[in-house]
Amino acid sequence: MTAGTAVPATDPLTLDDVEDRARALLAPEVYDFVAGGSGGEATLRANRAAFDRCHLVPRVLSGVDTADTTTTLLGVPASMPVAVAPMAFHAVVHPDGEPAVSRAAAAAGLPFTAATLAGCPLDELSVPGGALFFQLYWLRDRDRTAWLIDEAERLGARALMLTVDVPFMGRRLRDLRNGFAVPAHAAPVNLSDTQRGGGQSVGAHAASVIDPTLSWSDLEWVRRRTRLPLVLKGVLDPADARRAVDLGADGLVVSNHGGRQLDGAVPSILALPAIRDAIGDACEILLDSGVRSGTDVLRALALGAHGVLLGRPVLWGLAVDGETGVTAVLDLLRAELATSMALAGAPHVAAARRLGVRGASATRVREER
Ligand SMILES: Cc1cc2nc3c(=O)[nH]c(=O)nc-3n(C[C@H](O)[C@H](O)[C@H](O)COP(=O)(O)O)c2cc1C
Ligand SMILES: CC(C)CC(=O)C(=O)O
Repeated sequence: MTAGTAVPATDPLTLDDVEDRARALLAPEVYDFVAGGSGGEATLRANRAAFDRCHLVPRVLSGVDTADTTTTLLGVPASMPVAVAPMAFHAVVHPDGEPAVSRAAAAAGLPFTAATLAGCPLDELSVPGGALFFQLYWLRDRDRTAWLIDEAERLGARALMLTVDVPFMGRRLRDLRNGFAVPAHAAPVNLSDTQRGGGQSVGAHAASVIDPTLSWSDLEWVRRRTRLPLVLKGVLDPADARRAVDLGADGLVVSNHGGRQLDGAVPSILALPAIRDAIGDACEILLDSGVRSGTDVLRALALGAHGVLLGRPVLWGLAVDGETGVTAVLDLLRAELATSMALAGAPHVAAARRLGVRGASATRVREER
């Protein structure tokens, strides 16, 4: 569907249906900012194609009528192995912004990851009964970086997720062509007053606030600075994964940032098996970039992930109907996952993580139950 076409009359049956609805509602440059990738968008497309090349091998006669999707993520109980990915500037798609998403996630029993570049104060995102993860960008303003870590701890965040794949922003051609700038109502209010970037392009703003020199020694500093579980987001190489574990990381997000950073980067789902082989169960492995169905979640589990982060579909739900729209997306994904698990003969998440997968480049031989 292209911008401006009619909204379909039936309830959305897939997360892609929700995207179609959002596209019909949003200004084209806002849709492009969220949907787009970097460069020629090869990685953006490859993320989706790679999931479709991972073929699950179902078990039969396992007597499963309903599957139990519950699990824990970084020690936090979750109604399914999914957390909301950190995303900057929610209010570009809907005025209710991050608070609506954090409420929907809490009601769905899922962790919400607040972004450094969130458009509302962090304390509005700590919802009773909800679990908050906090995503950290390594800022040029080191005092602000330290303040953000302290603030996350004060608010009871359950994990600190340091993004390591954005020394600066990938070249997003759609944004450049559209002249996209973050509107004032979505500005990143948790940065210091002078850093909020009114009227700048997103790339120029990111370059002015994010410190591109982030290195392993800084990771040691972060590790010493906080007792929160520390998660590195944006790891694709097994050697980096091992080094992160050696430096005390509690979790990794295997991610190419939804195809928004290095165009040509390997699809996360294809990078996952080697990382799993390299670190085993030494720390928790999450995955994002292109998860669009319960079957995709199951593929990630079967290839060794403990769970996934869900990115754009959450913003499509928010765009369509605020908090209710996000709830609909999360409920749909959970129902799809339960169906896929039951059809695969996996009664629970541990069994799902032992399923076999066959595919062009992502092969994991099924282990015995
Ligand atoms: C609009 C938008 C903003 C994002 N902002 C951030 C951010 O501030 N920090 C971050 O670590 N990742 C950010 N991401 C990347 C997501 O956390 C996640 O890695 C990616 O969206 C996953 O891919 P998916 O959208 O295909 O599910 C952003 C993604 C989008 C679409
Ligand atoms: C300012 C950007 C770097 C935020 C982001 O991570 C994204 O848009 O993918």
